[in-house]
Amino acid sequence: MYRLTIIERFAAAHRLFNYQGKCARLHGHTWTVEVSVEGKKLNSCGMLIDFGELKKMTSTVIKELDHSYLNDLHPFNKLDNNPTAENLAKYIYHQLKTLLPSNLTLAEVRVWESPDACASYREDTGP
Ligand SMILES: Nc1nc2c(c(=O)[nH]1)N=C([C@H](O)[C@H](O)COP(=O)(O)OP(=O)(O)OP(=O)(O)O)CN2
Ligand SMILES: [Zn+2]
Repeated sequence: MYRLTIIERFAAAHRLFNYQGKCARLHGHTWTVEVSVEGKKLNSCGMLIDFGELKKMTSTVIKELDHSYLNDLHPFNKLDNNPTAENLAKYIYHQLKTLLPSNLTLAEVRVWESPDACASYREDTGP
């Protein structure tokens, strides 16, 4: 099994509702999005997928978020779906999954809010 990981970034503003602390106020981050895919079979070039292609697909998803006010965008415009790193990772995961070729499994999406804090999302494949 092979696993590839690429990184893309986007910048946006947000605030957290139902949160006691400074993050309840409007502020921004440059989020780092780490995408990992897995698969068994390499192409004739010895690649699972070209890093560039995977970056392009990720960029297609995150360009909708880039330079936005996340709280205005679906699905973060609901008070019970704050644009946290957790909810962003889940959202990016499900959007990206629809774009991936069938020979690849989306293993995990990890969203770093700062260099020392991240949340990841993957599908539960257990029993
Ligand atoms: N589990 C989560 N916790 C927090 C999230 C999150 O998405 N998931 N988000 C925030 C805020 O967005 C906040 O902006 C982050 O603030 P903080 O952790 O204080 O980080 P800073 O970059 O401001 O760094 P410090 O220098 O440590 O203050 C909060 N929690
Ligand atoms: Zn924040």
